[in-house]
This record gives sequence, C-alpha cells and structure tokens, in this order.
Amino acid sequence: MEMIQAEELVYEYEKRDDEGNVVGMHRAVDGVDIDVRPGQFVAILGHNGSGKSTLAKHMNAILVPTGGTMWVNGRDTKDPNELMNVRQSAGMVFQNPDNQIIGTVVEEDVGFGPENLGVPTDEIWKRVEDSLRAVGMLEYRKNSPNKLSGGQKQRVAIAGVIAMEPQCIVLDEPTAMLDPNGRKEVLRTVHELRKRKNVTVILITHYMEEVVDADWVYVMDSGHVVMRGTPRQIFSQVDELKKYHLDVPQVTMLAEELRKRGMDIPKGILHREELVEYIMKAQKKDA
Ligand SMILES: Nc1ncnc2c1ncn2[C@@H]1O[C@H](COP(=O)(O)OP(=O)(O)OP(=O)(O)O)[C@@H](O)[C@H]1O
Repeated sequence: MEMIQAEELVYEYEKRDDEGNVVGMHRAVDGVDIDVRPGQFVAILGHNGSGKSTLAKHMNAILVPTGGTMWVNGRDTKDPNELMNVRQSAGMVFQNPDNQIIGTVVEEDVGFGPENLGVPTDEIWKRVEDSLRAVGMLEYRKNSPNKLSGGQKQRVAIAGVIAMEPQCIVLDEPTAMLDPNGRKEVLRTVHELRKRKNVTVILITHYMEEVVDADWVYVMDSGHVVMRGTPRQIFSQVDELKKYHLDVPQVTMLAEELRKRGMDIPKGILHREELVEYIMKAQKKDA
C-alpha cells in the first residue's frame, strides 16, 4: 500500500474582496497525482506559488481536497473518522520553527505531541529522549528553545514530530529560514532519521541541492505536476527546469557547461565526486 497517494487532487481557495465577500475561486492544486511508497524519500520542487504547500497540507488533512482524493496510509483524508489516523501517520514540519515550538523547555516541547495522543508518561519520556537523540539535540533537553539557533530549533521541531512516531514526515521548506549551516544541520538530521527509523520523507523545497539524494522528484508549476522522475532524470533537463523558474544544482550546471564545450560528460551529474571522475578521465584521454 502507498504511504501517500493523491488522485486527481484539486484544491480551490476562496478569493475574497476587501470586505471579505467571496468573489471567486483560486485553484491552487489542479489535478495532481502522486504516489509515495513506504520508506521512500520524495522531493517536491516548484517556484513560489506553484501549490507545494497547499499539496503538503493535504498530507495530514490540514486541508481536504475540493476535488479528487488524498489517501494517507490507505485512509481517505475526507473521512472525518480517519482524521486521527491520518494525523498520526503523517507528521508535518513547517518553515518557521518559531511557530512550531510552544514549550518553554526543549524536552517539554517534544513531549507535547505524544502527550496529546494519550501516550503513558514513562513512554513519553522514552520517546522524548529517543527523538532528541535522533536529531542530535539530547544535550539541550533542559534548555529554553528561545536561545537555540534556527537550525537547532528546527531539529527540536522535527523531534516533536517524530516523538509521535509517524510513519511519514512531511517537511514544508524546513530550511527556508535558516542560514547555510542550519540548512546542512537539518538536512543531515532528516537523512539520519531515514536511516535509523526508516520513515517515509516528503521534502518540499526550492533548494536544488537538497533533492539530489531523493528516490523520486515531482516538479510543480501552477498547481500541476509538470515533471516527475529520479533526480538524475529531472536535472538532465536544464532547459525544461528553466521554464519553471528552477535551477539545477551547481555541480550539474558546471558539468553541463563542460559538456557543451565538448568534454565527454553525460547529462544529469549530481555529485561533485562524479564530475571529478569524468574530468580526470577526459584529461587522461587528452594526455
Ligand atoms: N489561504 C489562502 N487563501 C487564498 N489563496 C491562497 C492561500 N494560500 C495560498 N494561496 C494561493 O495558492 C497558490 C499556491 O500557494 P502555495 O502556498 O500552495 O504555493 P507554494 O508553492 O507552497 O509557494 P511558496 O513556495 O511561496 O510557499 C498561490 O497562488 C497562493 O497565492
């Protein structure tokens, strides 16, 4: 069974005038099909306003479709009886860590989720410890979240989500407000989590570098999925991506430049080491 499945998903927001009267509808997601299998790392790319957040909010029933269907762990999110199950299956991490952290002490904050689920107290403490360890924040358990860096706060927010033991974690531009170090920290944490807990990860981002290790990539534009494939397939299509106002990772761009100038390098290079190998080979051939 798929972990996340959308079929012909449509979501329309109401457009309102200054007085608050509904003056029309705006279709933010327009007939989207996606499939995410358990344990996969799937990335969703798209420039501002392409509908990524609206789609993400369907994955734990913050929004329910106005057309089509979203299943989370096999459950239709439109069914009110499944709400708890859906919310427990897929945890969400948002852009701004300040809006997600409510506790005044780190460990208390991480414990809120399981507490709300009615988890017994000693089990809560076990989960808090385990989750903080998984994101590398255990030594900060007694700290006040206010004093942490953006990256650390975001890792606490992630710990708060995994303490609820979801099978799937949806991260909606979790690094958008972070400096380069914070971004690296959070990304490393997400990858560690996948390895240790085998959770399904859905990462919404517009940083191309964050996508190279994904199993599958969806590109969105104007509410539609316009490209889908492995990172290599997606980043081989530099011109197509430009059409959707997206770049390719720097290393892919550099490889593309060299390829255009006649060096024997294939399309869709994703890793620096790969590029170095090809350059070395090309040099040897010339020598
Ligand atoms: N609450 C809302 N009410 C009305 N329109 C909205 C609302 N939220 C988003 N929209 C509109 O829906 C479209 C898709 O927005 P969405 O936030 O899903 O895109 P996004 O790809 O996540 O963008 P970003 O990268 O800026 O977060 C945009 O045109 C946006 O203006």
